[in-house]
Amino acid sequence: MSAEMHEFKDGAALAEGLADKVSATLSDAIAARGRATIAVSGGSTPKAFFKALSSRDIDWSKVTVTLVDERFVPADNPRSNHLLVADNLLQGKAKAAGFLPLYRDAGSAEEAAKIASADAASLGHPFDVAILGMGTDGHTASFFPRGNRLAEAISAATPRGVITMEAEGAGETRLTFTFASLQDARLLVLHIEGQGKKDVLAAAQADGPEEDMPIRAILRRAATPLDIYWAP
Ligand SMILES: O=C(O)[C@H](O)[C@@H](O)[C@H](O)[C@H](O)COP(=O)(O)O
Repeated sequence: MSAEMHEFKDGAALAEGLADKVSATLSDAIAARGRATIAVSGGSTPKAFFKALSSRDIDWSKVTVTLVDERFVPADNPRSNHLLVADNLLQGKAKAAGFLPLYRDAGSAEEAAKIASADAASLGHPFDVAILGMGTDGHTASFFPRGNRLAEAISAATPRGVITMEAEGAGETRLTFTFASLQDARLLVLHIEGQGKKDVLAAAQADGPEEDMPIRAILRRAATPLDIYWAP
């Protein structure tokens, strides 16, 4: 699949450039369909982008924000992606947006995944925007190398929705949207920073099993051409 690289001089310029693109896409979605959806990633990379996006002048009351993936922890846990998004994106103008959490106070992560899947289905599909990150091991979302449900998560045959994932090094059990849910977002972005991540991307673009570097599933098989946003 084709991918387009957008390079910026530093992280601040990248945050603004990506916020420009995403806010225009959300506004277009609202104009076309009356509402918009965006799934975002956690990690350390997206903070500046979240802050830039939160101040953009769009009709946030018509936007639903959700997460590409989440840890099975409540929203007051410092490792929660919900907390990261609440503190950095759902602020300022973006306070008016709706939020669809993946974590639920259910008996198990499995149960939480079922509830989140049902709620996500009511948003309609595809997502207008999905912003992916990438780890230095080549994971994206919670598609971890050697994850206990990796094959299922990245299979095109697995339906849209949220499933659980456990992997060594991932810490808590994760909740993740499946490949099917993410790969056809109207705007599909890989947001990475630093030479190290660029090198990992180059390795992922080379031949090799998807299971070794699960970002390859997106690079190779996503229906939407990937927009890569990068700064040193
Ligand atoms: O919640 C998470 O941890 C993410 O969904 C994960 O896939 C992340 O995007 C990458 O691990 C990159 O993380 P950094 O931005 O911290 O390098």
